Amino acid sequence: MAEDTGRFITQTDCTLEVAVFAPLRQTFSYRCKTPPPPTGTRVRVPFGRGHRIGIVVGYGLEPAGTTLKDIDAILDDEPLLTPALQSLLHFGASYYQHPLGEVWATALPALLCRGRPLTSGEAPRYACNEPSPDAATRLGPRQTALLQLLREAGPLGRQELPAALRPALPSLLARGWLRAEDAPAPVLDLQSSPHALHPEQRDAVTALRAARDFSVFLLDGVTGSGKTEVYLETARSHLEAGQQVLFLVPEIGLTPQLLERCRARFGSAVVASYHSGQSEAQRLRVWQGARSGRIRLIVGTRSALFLPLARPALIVVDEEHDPSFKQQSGWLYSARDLAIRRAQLESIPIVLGSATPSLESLHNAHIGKYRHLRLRQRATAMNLPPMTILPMRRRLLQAGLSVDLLQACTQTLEAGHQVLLFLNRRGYAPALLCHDCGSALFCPRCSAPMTWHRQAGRLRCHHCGHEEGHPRQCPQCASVDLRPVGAGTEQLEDYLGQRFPGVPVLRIDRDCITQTGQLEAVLAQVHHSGPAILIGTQMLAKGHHFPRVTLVGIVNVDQSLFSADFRATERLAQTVLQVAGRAGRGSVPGRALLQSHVPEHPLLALLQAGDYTAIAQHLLEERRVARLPPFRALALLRAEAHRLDRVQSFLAAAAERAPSGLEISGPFPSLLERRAGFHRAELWLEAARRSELQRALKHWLTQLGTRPESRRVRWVVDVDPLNF
Ligand SMILES: Nc1ncnc2c1ncn2[C@@H]1O[C@H](COP(=O)(O)OP(=O)(O)OP(=O)(O)O)[C@@H](O)[C@H]1O
Ligand SMILES: [Zn+2]
Repeated sequence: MAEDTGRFITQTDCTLEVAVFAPLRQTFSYRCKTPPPPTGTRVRVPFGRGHRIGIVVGYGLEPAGTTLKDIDAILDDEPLLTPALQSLLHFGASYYQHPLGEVWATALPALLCRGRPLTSGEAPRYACNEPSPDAATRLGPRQTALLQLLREAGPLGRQELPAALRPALPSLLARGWLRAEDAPAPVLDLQSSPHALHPEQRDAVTALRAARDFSVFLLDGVTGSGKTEVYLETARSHLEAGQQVLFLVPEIGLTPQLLERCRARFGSAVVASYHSGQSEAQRLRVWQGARSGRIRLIVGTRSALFLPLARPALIVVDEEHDPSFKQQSGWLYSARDLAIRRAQLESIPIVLGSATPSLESLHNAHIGKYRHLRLRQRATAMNLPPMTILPMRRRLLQAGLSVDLLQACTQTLEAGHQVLLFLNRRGYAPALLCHDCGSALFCPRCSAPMTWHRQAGRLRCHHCGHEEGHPRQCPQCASVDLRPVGAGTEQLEDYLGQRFPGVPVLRIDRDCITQTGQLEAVLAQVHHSGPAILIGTQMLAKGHHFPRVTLVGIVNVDQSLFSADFRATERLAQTVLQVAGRAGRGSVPGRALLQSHVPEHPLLALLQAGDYTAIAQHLLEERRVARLPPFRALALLRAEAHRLDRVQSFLAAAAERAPSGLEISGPFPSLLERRAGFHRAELWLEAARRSELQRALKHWLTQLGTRPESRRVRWVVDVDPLNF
């Protein structure tokens, strides 16, 4: 008899419900002749003409009149995940309307999905057995040497043995001369904070340490206010008590400094990172270490949320406002939101931290769902940098930079400091325009112009990856006068290199940082450099500490002010304040300059005051009036196909059959109407509450999937969408 996560299974109801690792909406039933394995166990099952691996997710009775196939094999002696984590995956599949098998496959290391046996993942150490089994046996020279080494040195792991002696291990183990034993648990090396915490930091740590059960904290602290210090001090007390801490960050490549800080504070043997840049074997090792409890603190990206933890005590979500926490393909989950659910299922506290919290989280703090902890001042003596708007209308611009901004650069460099220029546009120019007929060169597969990359000599589409060489002439009028319009980071780099000869100009964007380690190298160069100019996209804005940067220039904000995406202004405010927060973090005060063609825009006045709380209040009020999230629950039904009429008829049919309780609008063309040859459109589905949205979506989608229109389009539901 086996035990389910919640109930006992009897011998008579031994039909297994299996979610196979495939994008299929339903689960499959199999017969199991042996006592049924618990849920969360892997099984191999016959599937189509072959076999698949899947997870036991439930039990049922064998339906009358049908014969089910038998499972091939049970792959595990125990469930891979605890009941709490299993529940999290079931919740995540149903909340985001995604197939359960694929949810499991996203959550597990790839090697486990392919059937790699579950082990503790720890390399054993070898020790001599005393007394030796058969002293009369004659041993070879290698065996004798190995025994002698282990007698003298004590137990050693395979890696610690000289390579020449390793082949002697199997025979000595088989004959009882040696035994394998578990390696001792790695030791914590706890250091307390090098700083005396400020009163607000201390209060936050006290509140966080006191929390034992589920509760959500919003740590809302200005840039450089010492939030990380608060996380680390809270984590320390949990680690001391023998427990584990999960630390989620938006992008691991951008936080080597954080990992370093954790290792220095808690001991490198107990701290690990987990992210998609690691090899499959590395990921499996961390997964096993977290599950066994040997690894005590994990710094990881989205997928780290699903790491099994033997003794979880705290989850930290740093930069909680960052949209990277939402997965953009496959299972469209939000790691931040599921982290909250996980904390609830594990009955532990969770802290969401940011200098610019998302409107959702602020709203939850306002209505008392989250506890609001605030750090209002920078931890160092430096104030937040003042922000000034530079008008661009009728000004002479060079590579998109006004005379005022260039003058400020000169002053900063002459004073021996560094400048950071933020421009969220890769490439040389965002479009090539025909000077005779005015038409832009569009991607043949998307409804967007291609970006000119001058260094590579290529026109590239940033939406679908299509690229081509520089055309000889305008495809519309055959003119040869094609000119780049607008400025990207490449153009800034070119221009500033000429304008400030002898000053290092360092560009940081996805075109020049392509490998892990490259970013660290450039950042190290920044730290050791004298006067320098840094140019960067979003990549540069996140969490970095540049003590010598005293001037931040934000080259252009106007695009976001007039975007059709209702989150654009929230993102703009977050980005501007985060980027500005890179200035003046050392011993010299900093300032931030913001270029705009519409300096009178009300949002810019608020930004200039630098008060995120006021901005958020203003934006929340706008959302409330417009009945948008977080005041309403929203999901999108997106569809795409090569033929626009198919997209339209699918969405129209869907809208017609929509269940009551949902407010439906559309179909609307997507912001990018055509991508990679597909026409795209969407329905907006709204309800007063998320739970209502859930209930309505479930039945409707099952029905939709069976309609003939649904087979002619690619469609997906995006619950709590972040990108449009
Ligand atoms: N109590 C303190 N006294 C002095 N210095 C401190 C204190 N707390 C933190 N610091 C220092 O202030 C700097 C910023 O701290 P930290 O990185 O923790 O801030 P943060 O709020 O996480 O920053 P950001 O949001 O900009 O990433 C660090 O160099 C840190 O060592
Ligand atoms: Zn394209």
